Amino acid sequence: MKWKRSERLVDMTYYLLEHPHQLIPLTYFSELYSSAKSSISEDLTIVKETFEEKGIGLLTTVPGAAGGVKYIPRMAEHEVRQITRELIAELSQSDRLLPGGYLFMTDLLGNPELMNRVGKVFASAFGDQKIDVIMTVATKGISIAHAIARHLNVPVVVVRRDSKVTEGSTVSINYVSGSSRRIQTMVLSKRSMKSGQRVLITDDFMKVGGTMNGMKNLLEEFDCELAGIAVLVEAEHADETLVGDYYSLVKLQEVNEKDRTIALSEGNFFQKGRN
Ligand SMILES: O=P(O)(O)OC[C@H]1C[C@H](OP(=O)(O)OP(=O)(O)O)[C@H](O)[C@@H]1O
Repeated sequence: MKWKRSERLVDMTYYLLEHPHQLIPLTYFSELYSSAKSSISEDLTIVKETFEEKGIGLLTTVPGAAGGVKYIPRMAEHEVRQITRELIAELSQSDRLLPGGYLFMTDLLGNPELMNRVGKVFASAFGDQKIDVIMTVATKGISIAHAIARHLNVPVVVVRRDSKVTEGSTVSINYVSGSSRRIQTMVLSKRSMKSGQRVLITDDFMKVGGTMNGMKNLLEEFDCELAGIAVLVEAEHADETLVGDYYSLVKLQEVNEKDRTIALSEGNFFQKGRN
């Protein structure tokens, strides 16, 4: 089949978007389209310029025989602010109020289109760092973790709060979740991570940060390195957060159960200046 340039551009763009953070040799495209490498290079220059102009992402090129091209997802600041506005509008609805100052978020966490965009926001914030694994704790953090992992092309590990035979031999630690103010256990299969891996931890909600801190402690048991922390919603609270550096998209400032009002604002994402 002879491919016209317009057909090559559409097909290679689709392939690049489907394979983020993956080095693709130019020979892959030249063989697929039966085209000279020089034509493929011209095609990729057009894609690169359009991606960068439209804020879709970066196309980096690695020279040499083992080289190739890699699509790095990026999100423009105005897009991140739009997602934050949508999240605030949704989370402000008074029927989301739950006893104890919690918000019902499960519908948002189950919205694939929204989670895909949230995943791309955090993936673009960490796209220039070495990330080997995305870690979260069951249950509500799982959809965010998979969304980030898809855009960074890395695996997800899910920490459990109970031990299961199906996990094989495990490592466990105890921690205090500020949200529940009770000692809980985190359990992770020994097969989940290798020593020295760099891990991005994520979750849907962070109050005092006890859960995040528990996952940080778990990394130490695996001799892994914390690359960063990304939470969808952080809750304003009197105590000092148990974790230092983190990114949040939305901040829950105040919940008034009597008046059934919820005050939210942008999280610290923009002050961190990484998008
Ligand atoms: O910062 P902290 O004070 O520790 O609280 C944040 C925890 C609590 C809550 O999880 P749960 O609703 O307890 O559990 P699940 O995600 O399984 O619903 C939330 O999803 C975070 O994981």
